[in-house]
Amino acid sequence: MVVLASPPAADHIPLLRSPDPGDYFSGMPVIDLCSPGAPRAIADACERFGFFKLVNHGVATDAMDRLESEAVTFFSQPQADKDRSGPAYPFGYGSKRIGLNGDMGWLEYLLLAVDDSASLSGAVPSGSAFRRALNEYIGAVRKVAVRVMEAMAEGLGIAPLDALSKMVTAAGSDQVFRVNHYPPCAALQGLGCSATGFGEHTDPQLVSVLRSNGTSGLQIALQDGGQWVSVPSDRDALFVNVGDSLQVLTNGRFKSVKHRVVANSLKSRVSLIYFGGPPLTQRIAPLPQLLGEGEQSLYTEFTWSEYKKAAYKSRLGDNRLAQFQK
Ligand SMILES: C=C1C[C@]23C[C@@]1(O)CC[C@H]2[C@@]12CC[C@H](O)[C@@](C)(C(=O)O1)[C@H]2[C@@H]3C(=O)O
Ligand SMILES: O=C(O)CCC(=O)C(=O)O
Ligand SMILES: [Fe+2]
Repeated sequence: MVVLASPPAADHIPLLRSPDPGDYFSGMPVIDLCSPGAPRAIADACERFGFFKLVNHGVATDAMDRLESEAVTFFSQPQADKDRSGPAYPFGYGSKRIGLNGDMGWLEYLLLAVDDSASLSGAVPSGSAFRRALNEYIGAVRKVAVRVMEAMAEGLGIAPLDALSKMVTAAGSDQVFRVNHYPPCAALQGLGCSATGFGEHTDPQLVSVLRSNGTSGLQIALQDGGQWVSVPSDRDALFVNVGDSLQVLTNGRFKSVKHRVVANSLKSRVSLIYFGGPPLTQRIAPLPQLLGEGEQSLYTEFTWSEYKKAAYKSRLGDNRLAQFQK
């Protein structure tokens, strides 16, 4: 990462080299969720990259567009009105500060809790068009997450089919939804550097399912060598990434992918992300069906509650799994 002297508009926000066209990820797995080969292709992508693009996913374009448009309306309000939906922790509106330990990014966001029936609590008024759009989209994207996790189990050759997905459908599962808005960072235009939108990190949960408005900025680190590549944006597709807990459940077979967002100098980016986490009491350890003869767990055992607590004490870029590695 290049950290340069910050211009006034991006005070305290680390700068990154601006992506160039050669950074585009040419090997991106694109998976049709309805194709017969999807389970194997999904498992393969999770083993190689911890990341893939999902098409033919079944979430209605209307539902995605409605939520995007409501989010844009929300973020267009005067700052004082948005602040009334804050603070971000535990849930609500936040700006620039990410987490509680000093991380900063060129973004504003809503962090929301999803309940068992895929509807929201807090921050966005119930009965509002925004809340309706959120509930509709979250209901649909959660179903996609469940189908993807069933396909993962099938692709890994393990039974039952819901061995993974039941952790996000169980009563008390810890699901989070996030709406991120990265305004254009015009002050940096032409300087060859960009503001960090969302600094490099892995997601602590099992899976994350992301949809963006078609503005680029998301980058992933390739597993071999850690080179950063830009994910070509596609507003009709969903992007799925493996989180730390799924890496542990598969004893390292699936890779929790490091990713980040580079703010665009010209266009704003809006992203909608569903994070599928298990109930707080869920034990996170390799599934016995996946351990070969004599194969030991690579990790000391923990519960999701323990992992989450440790994660929220860490900085964004920390390797959170390191303390649980044997
Ligand atoms: C710096 C932090 C922000 C984060 C909590 C943490 O302490 C470390 C993990 C971060 C992350 C990344 C994925 C999701 O965006 C998120 C909501 C999560 O569950 O873990 C964020 C946390 C956050 O923004 O509060
Ligand atoms: O906003 C994005 O595109 C990705 C953000 C992200 O990785 C996160 O919120 O965990
Ligand atoms: Fe993330």
